[in-house]
Amino acid sequence: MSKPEVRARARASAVQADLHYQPSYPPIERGASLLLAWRLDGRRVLLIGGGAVAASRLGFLLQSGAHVTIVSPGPLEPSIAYRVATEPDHITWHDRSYGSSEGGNVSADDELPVGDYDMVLTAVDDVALSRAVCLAAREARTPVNVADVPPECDFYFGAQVRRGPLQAMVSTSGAGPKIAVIVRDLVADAIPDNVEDAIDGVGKLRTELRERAPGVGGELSKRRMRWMIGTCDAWTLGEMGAMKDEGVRKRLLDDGWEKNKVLGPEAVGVGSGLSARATKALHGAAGLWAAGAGGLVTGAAIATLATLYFVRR
Ligand SMILES: C[C@@]1(CC(=O)O)C2=NC(=C\c3[nH]c(c(CCC(=O)O)c3CC(=O)O)Cc3[nH]c(c(CC(=O)O)c3CCC(=O)O)/C=C3\N/C(=C\2)[C@@H](CCC(=O)O)[C@]3(C)CC(=O)O)/[C@H]1CCC(=O)O
Ligand SMILES: NC(=O)c1ccc[n+]([C@@H]2O[C@H](COP(=O)([O-])OP(=O)(O)OC[C@H]3O[C@@H](n4cnc5c(N)ncnc54)[C@H](O)[C@@H]3O)[C@@H](O)[C@H]2O)c1
Repeated sequence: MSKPEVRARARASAVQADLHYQPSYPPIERGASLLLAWRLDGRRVLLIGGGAVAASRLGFLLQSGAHVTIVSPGPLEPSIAYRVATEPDHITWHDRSYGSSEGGNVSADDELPVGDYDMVLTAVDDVALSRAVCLAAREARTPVNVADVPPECDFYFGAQVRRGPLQAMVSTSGAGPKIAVIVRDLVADAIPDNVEDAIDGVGKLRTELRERAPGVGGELSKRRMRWMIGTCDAWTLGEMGAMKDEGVRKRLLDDGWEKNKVLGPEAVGVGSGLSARATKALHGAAGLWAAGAGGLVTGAAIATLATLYFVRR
């Protein structure tokens, strides 16, 4: 055997050995969507339609800071008309139909081409127009959602809950939108009232920690993360609201961070005296919230996966 042949045989047997190795990783379940929090601040979105569904889309888009171009003949759904009047810097309304039609064929040819936008949404009761818009958007590689037509959606809207900066979305990967609504309501009920205070307090603590120990990456970043995780684990959500107090944060940073120690609430004069773990167990929803604000997103994802599992059975 020549040297290259020996090497090739050795490579092949190494690959074989790898294939026979069965690690205990969970199997991949296809059919899910990639859940993301899409940053649309200052981005351009084209919204075609001016009815109830467009109104719901518009509310979410404005919350995300997008600039929305609405194309729809009036009269608009009342809440859209109100936003058009009161949000002139964030909305441009074109009082007309979108697209053109020749010889009975609807086309997405328009003075406002879909490729000029970062996202395109249609919410119209016009199947041919929606399909034409979807094709044009895909040609231009602009993500598109056609309300209620899954094959023409690059992403779905889910059922959402918002509490200030906290956002959770439930999707059933298109299988049962009503179930998404039901699970969303369960998730909303499970979120403690004081979660906004906790996020506010922890957010301020993180900002001040970064001011004291600035920089990205490296050992410092790892140490900062370990300290934040340890601190959040040592406090209940209810107790974390006390971090809104500047004095509490200063004690945590001076006596904790600077001395390389994680301090519980009692150590800085806050709390019930119960250990964080015991209090969290009493609160019931411990697992979902244990990792603090960062874990909230994970919590939503867990809820979603649970939904997926439920729907598939
Ligand atoms: C969650 C929510 C978000 C939103 O739209 O903002 C949303 N649908 C909501 C409600 C809802 N929609 C429908 C019902 C009646 C019950 C029923 O039909 O089951 C209810 C229940 C109700 O109204 O309570 C009818 C419906 N919807 C779709 C089809 C077509 C099909 O499935 O083939 C049909 C049948 C039409 C027909 O029969 O003709 C398709 C989609 N609807 C989606 C999202 C996406 C998948 C979401 C996921 O991942 O699960 C997806 C794929 C595309 C999209 O539109 O993005 C919103 C809740 C808002 C809230 O309250 O927060
Ligand atoms: N995902 C959901 O939750 C959900 C719920 C209900 C309905 N839908 C679907 O969403 C679509 C819209 O529903 P709706 O209740 O808002 O309908 P709607 O009839 O209230 O509104 C349709 C809007 O589209 C406008 N329009 C029609 N043709 C147009 C064109 N060529 N260019 C621009 N605008 C045009 C109309 O002027 C109107 O403002 C429907 O197809 C419906 O099946 C989705």
